[in-house]
Amino acid sequence: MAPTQPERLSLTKSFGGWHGRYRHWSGVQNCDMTFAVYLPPAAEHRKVPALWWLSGLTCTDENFMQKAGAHRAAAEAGIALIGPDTSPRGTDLPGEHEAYDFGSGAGFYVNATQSPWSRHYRMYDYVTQELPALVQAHFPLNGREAISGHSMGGHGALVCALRNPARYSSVSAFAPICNPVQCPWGEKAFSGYLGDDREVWKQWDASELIAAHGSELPILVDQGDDDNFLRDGQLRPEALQYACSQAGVDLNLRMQPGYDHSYFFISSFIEDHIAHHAQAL
Ligand SMILES: N[C@@H](CCC(=O)N[C@@H](CSC=O)C(=O)NCC(=O)O)C(=O)O
Repeated sequence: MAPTQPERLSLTKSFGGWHGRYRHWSGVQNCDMTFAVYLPPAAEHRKVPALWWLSGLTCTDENFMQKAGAHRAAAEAGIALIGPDTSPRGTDLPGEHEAYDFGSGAGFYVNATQSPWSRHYRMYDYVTQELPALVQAHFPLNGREAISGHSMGGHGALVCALRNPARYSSVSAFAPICNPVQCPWGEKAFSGYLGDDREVWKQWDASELIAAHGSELPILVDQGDDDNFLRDGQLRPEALQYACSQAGVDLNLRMQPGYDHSYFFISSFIEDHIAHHAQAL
């Protein structure tokens, strides 16, 4: 079924622009979905480019918009920010709400192939096809897109950009899960959503995609060196660095001393990322 028109849930002025939250029926995910759009002041006079932000585990559309401090830089650069949710909502599959790293809040931006997840958990098609078409039809966007995200959403941003080489003008990530086929979060999510075939998993792994196909797009990654998930082996930036060095991909991996995994870290460097995207958009 086609998606319904977005129903506005709230509209809040911020740095001269407007932050709106919207709900619509998603035909891709078979449930209602909520998303956020920040429109800069320039959008009152002309169509503007968009930066997609994919959030991490446990997030909704709200974490980034409220905690990253991105509105000022987006307003100044004339860039819209689009924040999808991180999973289907309103569904009640067995075990869906029991863990923070699988099921609700943890869609991992893949298209699930395994029952019962495959009926709803199609976040990749949702963020690369259905939602882009919806926002393009209902907001003053000029069709140029960039993509970024955090942790699980950093993985999602890298994978969306790598699987769609001509689509995004730029890509960046904060503390991304760089090699999900080799970390506990990824192994749990991919075995649940995609089944046991690890060759299939590689199609959703940034380091594996770069090893197989390379990339023309430069990649900006910030990673705190006091990040507990880095210590736990969930993020593996060294795998991304190795894949990029072997494939000749331009990776700017910035290890940031003393920073952890939180939105304090993201808000400290978000202006650099918006500048990175602004020069490409
Ligand atoms: N055990 C924690 C883990 C959740 C967490 O840290 N989530 C991060 C993303 S981690 C990778 O995708 C996050 O962005 N949290 C939201 C926030 O506003 O900080 C827990 O259950 O909270």
